[in-house]
Amino acid sequence: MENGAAQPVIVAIDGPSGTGKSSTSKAVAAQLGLSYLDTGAQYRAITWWMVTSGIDIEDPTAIAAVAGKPEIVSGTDPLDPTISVDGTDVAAAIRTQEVTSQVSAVSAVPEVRSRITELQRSLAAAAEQGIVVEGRDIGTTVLPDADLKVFLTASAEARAARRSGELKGADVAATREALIKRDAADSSRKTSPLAKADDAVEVDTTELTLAQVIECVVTLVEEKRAGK
Ligand SMILES: Nc1ncnc2c1ncn2[C@@H]1O[C@H](COP(=O)(O)OP(=O)(O)O)[C@@H](O)[C@H]1O
Ligand SMILES: Nc1ccn([C@@H]2O[C@H](COP(=O)(O)OP(=O)(O)O)[C@@H](O)[C@H]2O)c(=O)n1
Repeated sequence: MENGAAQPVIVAIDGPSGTGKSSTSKAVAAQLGLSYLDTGAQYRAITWWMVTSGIDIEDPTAIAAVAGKPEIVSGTDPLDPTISVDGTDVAAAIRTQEVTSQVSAVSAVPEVRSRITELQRSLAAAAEQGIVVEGRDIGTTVLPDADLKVFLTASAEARAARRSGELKGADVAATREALIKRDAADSSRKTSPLAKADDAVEVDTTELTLAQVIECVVTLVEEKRAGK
């Protein structure tokens, strides 16, 4: 680094649902003094707005026509990440089953993606120390020049067990089916699908503890910073 001053570091963490992106990214950002952005929360927020505004989720043209309307604001402190729509805190509202089941359809609409991608790039550019951005298309599309790209994976069984644990006793088989369906929709859409960037480091978290995954990513960031 020039004059020993740390340059902002941009870290992209992608992968399917339940692989540990949010927990890992938040902890890595907190440990390294970086900002943190949960891009899934932004897609959930715009989906929440579409649902509560009575927009027909089955109609991509209707979604595209209003994609620019809601004002979505993300707070990027890893110790207190926030998300609001038109000034309303939607942190809890975006986690409902209704939003989860509709988010893939809304996030497949190109006008929604270009709007949210623009927000993500401006938040990354504004992060003075750097940022950990997690999602599905960060390494491939949003921040293709990220300093480090990580692609997290885990077996469908492990991911379903983690998610149903979170949802307090939700049926593991049903959770697994819902996850697989959402992964398939996210991976097969035309505009910036869920995909591993060619230069991403893939980490299979199936047999790792969360602490081990965090340590692995922190080490990768430190190696990048040291120019290795
Ligand atoms: N390596 C791991 N081992 C066990 N549980 C994990 C691991 N990584 C994350 N979890 C747990 O799994 C759940 C989903 O993790 P999360 O970070 O929300 O995943 P994602 O953001 O990829 O959907 C959380 O309850 C989290 O604490
Ligand atoms: N960069 C991103 C992030 C999320 N998404 C969409 O948003 C949904 C919710 O993302 P999320 O990260 O909150 O999902 P979970 O991992 O919490 O299940 C995904 O299923 C995708 O449809 C996306 O299209 N692109």
